[in-house]
Amino acid sequence: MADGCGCDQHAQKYLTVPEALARGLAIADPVTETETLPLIDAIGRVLAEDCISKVDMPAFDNSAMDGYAIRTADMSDGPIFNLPVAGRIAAGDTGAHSAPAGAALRIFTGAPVPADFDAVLMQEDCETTADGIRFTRRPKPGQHIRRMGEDLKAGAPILRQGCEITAREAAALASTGFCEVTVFRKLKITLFSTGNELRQPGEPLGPGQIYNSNRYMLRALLTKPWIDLTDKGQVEDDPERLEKALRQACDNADLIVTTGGVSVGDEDHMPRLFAAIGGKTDVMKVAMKPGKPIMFGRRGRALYIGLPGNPVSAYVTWQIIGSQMMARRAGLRHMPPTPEQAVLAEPLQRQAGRQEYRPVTIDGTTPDGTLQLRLMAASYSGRVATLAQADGLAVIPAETKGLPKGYRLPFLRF
Ligand SMILES: Nc1nc2c(c(=O)[nH]1)N[C@H]1C(S)=C(S)[C@@H](COP(=O)(O)OP(=O)(O)OC[C@H]3O[C@@H](n4cnc5c(N)ncnc54)[C@H](O)[C@@H]3O)O[C@H]1N2
Ligand code: MOO
Repeated sequence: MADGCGCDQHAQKYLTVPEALARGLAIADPVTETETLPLIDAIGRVLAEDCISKVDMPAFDNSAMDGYAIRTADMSDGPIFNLPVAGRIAAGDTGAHSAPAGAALRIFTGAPVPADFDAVLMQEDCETTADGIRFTRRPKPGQHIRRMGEDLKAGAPILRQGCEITAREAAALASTGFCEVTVFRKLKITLFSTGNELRQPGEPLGPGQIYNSNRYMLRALLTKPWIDLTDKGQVEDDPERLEKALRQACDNADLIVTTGGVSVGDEDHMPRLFAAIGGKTDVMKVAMKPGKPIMFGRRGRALYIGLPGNPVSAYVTWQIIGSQMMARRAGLRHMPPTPEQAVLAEPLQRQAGRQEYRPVTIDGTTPDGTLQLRLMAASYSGRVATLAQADGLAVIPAETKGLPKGYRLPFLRF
């Protein structure tokens, strides 16, 4: 949409982005059904319970270094210490080792420190002798010993319901001995694109035809371990076929995502068809650019999000609104994207009215270390290739018109 084209003159009638998002989140109630899975199969899923540690971490006193375990009380006054080495403990040993008074034990990282030993000496800090070790610095009691329970006590919370079990969470659960966890069931999502002009990559393009990029973009965005995706490809702009596809999707899925056909043209059927099958539309237009004609609503248990057809608009509306609704529906805790602060590397002319998410590239930093942003083309809602070249989206407040070089803005990095 070119700047100053007049297409923003109705913006005051639309919901603001925060208003639309609040409405979207309000109708995206989380699925309630859960399943209990072995931890290995729960990786990537959404945790449906608070997890409390069943064990102390570490579970026993152990060495933080490769070296020698000693009893500081046994040591002479120095300045040179000579200790015989009376045994060897490796990780996995029981730690039920003893040694005569004044003797050290060879020990390795992670090995249990016997109860009467109170310090570990790094091997770099001593030299080996014919029957033991020699060193000059008196070790402090407790040195290089990781004490039982110092990281986490049994009964302490580890993870809260609503987190995604990614690498860090999986490691925390495994380290505290969780062999199975309860997760929300997978979110059933049906995806389809609308538009007679669409062809798949690999098919020949006839006059007036374009490749369907939204399908591939959304496939990438919706490929997650906690999603059970049904991709219906594309459906022709034929009201009967579209109605059937939408009804079937609403009967079977928790969330239906479509692209195209949500604006006001004769071939834009989705708002009317959603109402015809008993859907209740909550939001029809949002004062955002790109993405003014995003719609969403509910039909029974099904949540419907109709994204605009223009590919950049579809991407931005998904990132700013749709993805947050989906996350809430899947049981994830709400975590809005946190923008960085950046400044414009050049002035910007625009029409006030809609909050704009402008694709930008990072153009170095200012002398004080703030990111500088260079704007991509002003008319971009159909130019999906620019999105792949952009570093993120600059968030331009709705009420602003011209902005000078150096203006400070929130920046959402990709
Ligand atoms: N009179 C008005 N016309 C338009 C308005 C308006 O307010 N009044 N809004 C404009 C804006 S803003 C947008 S955004 C688009 C949204 O339109 P639709 O959601 O109805 O989408 P379509 O018309 O079906 O398609 C728009 C555009 O995107 C291309 N497209 C569609 N699907 C795909 C796909 N899967 N992959 C790639 N490209 C796709 C399609 O060919 C069109 O060029 O409406 C404006 N019009
Ligand atoms: O401005 Mo539309 O909203 O092209 O996405």
